[in-house]
Amino acid sequence: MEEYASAEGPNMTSNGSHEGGVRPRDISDYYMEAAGSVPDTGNKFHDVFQLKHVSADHPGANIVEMVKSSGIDNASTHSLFGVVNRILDECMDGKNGDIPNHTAFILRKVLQIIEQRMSIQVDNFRNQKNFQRVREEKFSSIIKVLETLVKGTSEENEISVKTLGRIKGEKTTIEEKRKSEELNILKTIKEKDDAYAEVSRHNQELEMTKATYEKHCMQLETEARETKFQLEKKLNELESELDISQNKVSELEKFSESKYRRWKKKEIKYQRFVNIQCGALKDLREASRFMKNDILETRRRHAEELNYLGGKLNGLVDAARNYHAILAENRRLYNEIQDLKGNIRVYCRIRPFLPGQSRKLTTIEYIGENGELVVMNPIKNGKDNRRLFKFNKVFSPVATQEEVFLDTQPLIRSVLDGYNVCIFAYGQTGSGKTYTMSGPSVVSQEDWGVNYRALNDLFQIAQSRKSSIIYEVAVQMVEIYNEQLHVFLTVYTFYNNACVFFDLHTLGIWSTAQPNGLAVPEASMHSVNTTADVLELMSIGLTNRAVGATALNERSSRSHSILTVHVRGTDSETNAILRGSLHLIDLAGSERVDRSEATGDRLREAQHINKSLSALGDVIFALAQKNSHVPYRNSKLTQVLQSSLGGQAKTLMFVQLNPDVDSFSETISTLKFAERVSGVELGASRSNKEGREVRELIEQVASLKDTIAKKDGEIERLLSLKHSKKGDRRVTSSLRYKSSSRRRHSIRTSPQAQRNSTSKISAHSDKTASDGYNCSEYSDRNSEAGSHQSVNEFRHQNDFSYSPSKLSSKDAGPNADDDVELLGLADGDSDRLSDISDSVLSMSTETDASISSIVEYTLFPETTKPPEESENWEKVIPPSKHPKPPQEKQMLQHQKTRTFQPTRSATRISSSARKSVVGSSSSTSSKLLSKRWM
Ligand SMILES: Nc1ncnc2c1ncn2[C@@H]1O[C@H](COP(=O)(O)OP(=O)(O)OP(=O)(O)O)[C@@H](O)[C@H]1O
Repeated sequence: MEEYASAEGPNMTSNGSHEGGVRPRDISDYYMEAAGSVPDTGNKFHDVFQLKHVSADHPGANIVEMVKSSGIDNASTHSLFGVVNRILDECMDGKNGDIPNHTAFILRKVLQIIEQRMSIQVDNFRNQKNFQRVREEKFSSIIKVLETLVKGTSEENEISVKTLGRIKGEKTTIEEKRKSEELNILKTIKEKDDAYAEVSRHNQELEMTKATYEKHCMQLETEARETKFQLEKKLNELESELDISQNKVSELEKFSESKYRRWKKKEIKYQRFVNIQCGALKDLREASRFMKNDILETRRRHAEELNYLGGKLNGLVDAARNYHAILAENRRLYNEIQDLKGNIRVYCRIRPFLPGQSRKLTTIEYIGENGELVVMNPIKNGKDNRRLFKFNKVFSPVATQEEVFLDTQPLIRSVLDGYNVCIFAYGQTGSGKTYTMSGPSVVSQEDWGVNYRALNDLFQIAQSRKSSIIYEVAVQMVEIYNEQLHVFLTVYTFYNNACVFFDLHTLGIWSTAQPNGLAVPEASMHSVNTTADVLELMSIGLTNRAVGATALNERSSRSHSILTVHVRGTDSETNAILRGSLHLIDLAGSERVDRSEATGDRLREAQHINKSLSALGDVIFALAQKNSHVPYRNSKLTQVLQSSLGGQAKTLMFVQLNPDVDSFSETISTLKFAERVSGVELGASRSNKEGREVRELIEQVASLKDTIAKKDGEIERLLSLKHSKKGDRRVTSSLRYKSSSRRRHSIRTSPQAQRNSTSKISAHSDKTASDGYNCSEYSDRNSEAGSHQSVNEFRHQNDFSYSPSKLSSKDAGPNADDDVELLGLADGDSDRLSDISDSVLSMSTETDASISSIVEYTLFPETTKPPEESENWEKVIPPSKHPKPPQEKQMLQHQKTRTFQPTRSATRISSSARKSVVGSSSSTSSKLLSKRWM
């Protein structure tokens, strides 16, 4: 408290009262009293700042007054700091942070006062220090006196010592005090320095704030000036706009006034007009009533007329409907006529250019909707440059597999109706034959060619008809490679997948005039029930097909592939049998060897291919010319196709064209060939339908065959027994000779026999006879004779060994006489048999069980009871040919021969013939199947 008082200045006493009396109480004193605290010197500077909230209530006006009245000089340091704080707070709270001039003045004043007081305080401290030093000196002199006194008396000494001790204690206390005062002084000095630093910082801030404030003031003044200027300008503008608007308002008022007047006039005018219109409307209403009546009258008349016309139109519609029916009937009749006429259908398909082909100059100029096709050579000029052809249908390069098949589909239906159908693809190499027949791949159904689609369709139709007809389907696949017939498949491939075995032995062609189109009975037959079965079989077959790369086609087919589908349907109501067959033939392509650059094997293949195709051309030419001789025998291909080209089949040929200009000459010759084919007339197609009676007859014949076979076996056994007993070498060797001779003829004709046959058959027999089989020889002879259809059918239904064609001395092959002799029949018997067979087949509807007995009696009159004479007897055997009672001699001869030779020979013939029919390497099931289909 003492120090605080001293810090207040020289005029302040130690208890805080003023030196000259009572210190006038300033406003800060009142605040301090209100706060109930007396500032301590130890933390006075800090506390001053703590008290700012007290000073904050000090009104600013009082401070100014205080400064003006020099009351500030008398204010305490504490309150001065409060003033400074408040001013600074105000400055900080101020919106722009500026310090007004008068505030700065006050601050400076306050700071000056604080500075003065600080210096006074420092002086005070110095004085106090001096005073302390004087005191110390005074005490030390006293101590000296006291020491002297101590030396005088001991009592006094004691007292003096005590006094001295006390004085020493006081001295120590005083020194300590002094030290603490010194420390305080140092502290105060430091605080003073801090205060100075604070003051100078405040001064700097003050200066900066002042400068900012002045700058801001100037800026504000400038802005105010500008704003004032703009406001004045705006005011002027608004005033001028106001003038203009007032003018406009007056103008508008004038205008609306005039308009109002005009509208008034118009209203009067319209009123007059409306009155006139109302009058006119009345007139119109009157007129419309009259017109309405007129219209109603007209409408009534129109309705009457319409009724009348409707009646007429109905008549016309009926007529049109009839017309369509007639048209459909016409179409049907046309087809029937076509069928009857037997023309081969020819569809032409043009292959698109292949992706890798660089030059795309086409020879196809025009494709008509009705089968017209114009081809031309774009790089040649001349009158032969352009040619028109007409076929049943022409498919453009963009035609899909499905579109192509759609036009083929009706033929597939015919197969199930019991017709024989043949579809084959012809064209130069690489023109798309395999693409059309098989398709590029079997994976996608879209790519399927005619083969797969046909079989698929076949199964679907068969399925849809299963309630009335039960169908069985079987397939054969063969190829003609280098003029040799190979089988693609054996039963092993189909029934036992693990044992894949391709029977590629060469085959013989049987009669080409079989009712079921069975041209190659040796080829194994495979029963199929679903399209999947067919796909499996055909993929095996196709992998085995001879294919090679040529300059014209990377995968050129080097063989003619023949897929035959046999269909056998049994009518569940009548038990009638339908037999249809479908030949699907992908011919090898004709090629100019100079273009295909074929050498070695390829060249040989090409030569064979071209030769067989030219043989096909010859056959077509002969058929087109209606020649009596048709050279079917010139190639295996024509032999196989014989029943399709010259028989009663429905035939469709796909002519494949390569549009490339380089193939122009091949295209023209292909088209010429196709044109000739389309002109060929086949015999009327005929359904292979067997009535119940015919089938019964066949069954009886079959049972007869079995009986004969049994007898053969028995005779064979007896003969061997006899030979072993008698050792008759002569008879045996003779028999052996006959047997081997027969075998040679039935299996493979010896060159000598061929020569014989050639000379015997006819002058027009083929010079290029192949390695021929007896059976094909016979078939050719039959076909060329052109009149032995029924005989062949009989032979087909009977055992091969008893074929009447062989027994006929006139038409039989080179060993027919042998056969007759071996059978032990008289010359006349063979004629009779031939006649019987003709008659039997000519009365298919009227035959009955007696036919078999007639046949049996004719063959074995001694062992068989003569048939009862009946109506059928007359039908079967014309009166002129009734079996005459055998003469005694003849009878004896018959008996003799029948006992030994005929049966022996029959055995030989039968076994050899059977060998030629079934083939040695075919499996038993395939044999049975083939028999069933025959
Ligand atoms: N209509 C078509 N659309 C697309 N490509 C086709 C068409 N016809 C044929 N091709 C393609 O042309 C090429 C030859 O076709 P393909 O092998 O069927 O001819 P080819 O007449 O059978 O020949 P070759 O007689 O030499 O066997 C094949 O690559 C085939 O994919």
